[in-house]
Amino acid sequence: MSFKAPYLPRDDEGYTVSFLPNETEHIAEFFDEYGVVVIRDVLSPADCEASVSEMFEIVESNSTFRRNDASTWDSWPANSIPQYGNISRAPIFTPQFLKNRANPTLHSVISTLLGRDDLIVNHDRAGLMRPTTNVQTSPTTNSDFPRWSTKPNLHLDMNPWTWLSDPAGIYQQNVLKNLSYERLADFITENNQPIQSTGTSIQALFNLLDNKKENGGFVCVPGFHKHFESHFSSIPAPENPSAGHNFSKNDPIFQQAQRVTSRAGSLIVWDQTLPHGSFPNKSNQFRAAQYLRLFPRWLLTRKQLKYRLIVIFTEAQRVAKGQNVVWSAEEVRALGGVVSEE
Ligand SMILES: O=C(O)CCC(=O)C(=O)O
Repeated sequence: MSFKAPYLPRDDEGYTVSFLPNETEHIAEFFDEYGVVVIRDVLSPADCEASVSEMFEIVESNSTFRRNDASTWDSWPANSIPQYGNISRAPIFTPQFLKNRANPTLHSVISTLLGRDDLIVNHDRAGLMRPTTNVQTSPTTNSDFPRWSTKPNLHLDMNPWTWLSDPAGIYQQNVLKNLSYERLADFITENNQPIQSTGTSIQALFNLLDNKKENGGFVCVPGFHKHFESHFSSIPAPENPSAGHNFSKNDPIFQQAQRVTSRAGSLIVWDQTLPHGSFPNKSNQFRAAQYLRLFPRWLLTRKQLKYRLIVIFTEAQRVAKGQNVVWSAEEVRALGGVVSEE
């Protein structure tokens, strides 16, 4: 294998090098070289605090876990994906999570990076990794909890052979056409259908707590977006196509995964052709992240967008339990609202 991932540079505090939202040229250059870039100060400290609190509320209302009592942290929601730290299988529609998805800086950074303003945001899950070492479970006891550790993983949220063999995305468009949004799982299916001819497809996450290497979290193989085609065109496609691709731990590509570390409030953006995933938490701090993707709104029909938006606001109303959340026209548009010219 000829590919050697470039090493992601770090700043003085040991975080992956990052940029402010208005450093658009640096963001574009870094993203082009590495296929991943960190933009700091996108969410405010108050946004991060409210987001993490909403995540704890989800865990607490679906288990006997209590955020301030580590002796309860064995308990975890049944309908979740604990091996990857996901707190639910369904997408999350809490008020702050929706506000984050409509964040104007998120939309302007991605629109500038991709050179287009026809993007809407997805509605996805979140990851909360429990501390695993030196956890204080009583005033006199500190213990390690390797059983709370998540599984190291590296994957693609797409079928790489479908991407290569069908640039026009006939297969993916058929999948997208069938999304009725009557099932919340349709919001998850939506994520794995990037289409090559629409240009670079991006995924992203909001990092909600300061995240150093030992805290676990996002990893990727920098630079692989330039190697994707030669790699997958030399491997025969499996007989049964699936909407994702997992790299095994023994795969030399897996060995090249690097942690991307960042401060709370940072946005990590990556090219969807970049193998990515997460490494486990080896510290006594939590790791918290909200997953995102932005994609061209016209990949969905006007009818789909209308129904999708009804589902988003119905879920938001149900989750907010009567709390009145007011949305500006721009926020509604960012979340996937139908706009008058369509
Ligand atoms: O940072 C993480 O937890 C992994 C994110 C991920 O794999 C994804 O969003 O597809």
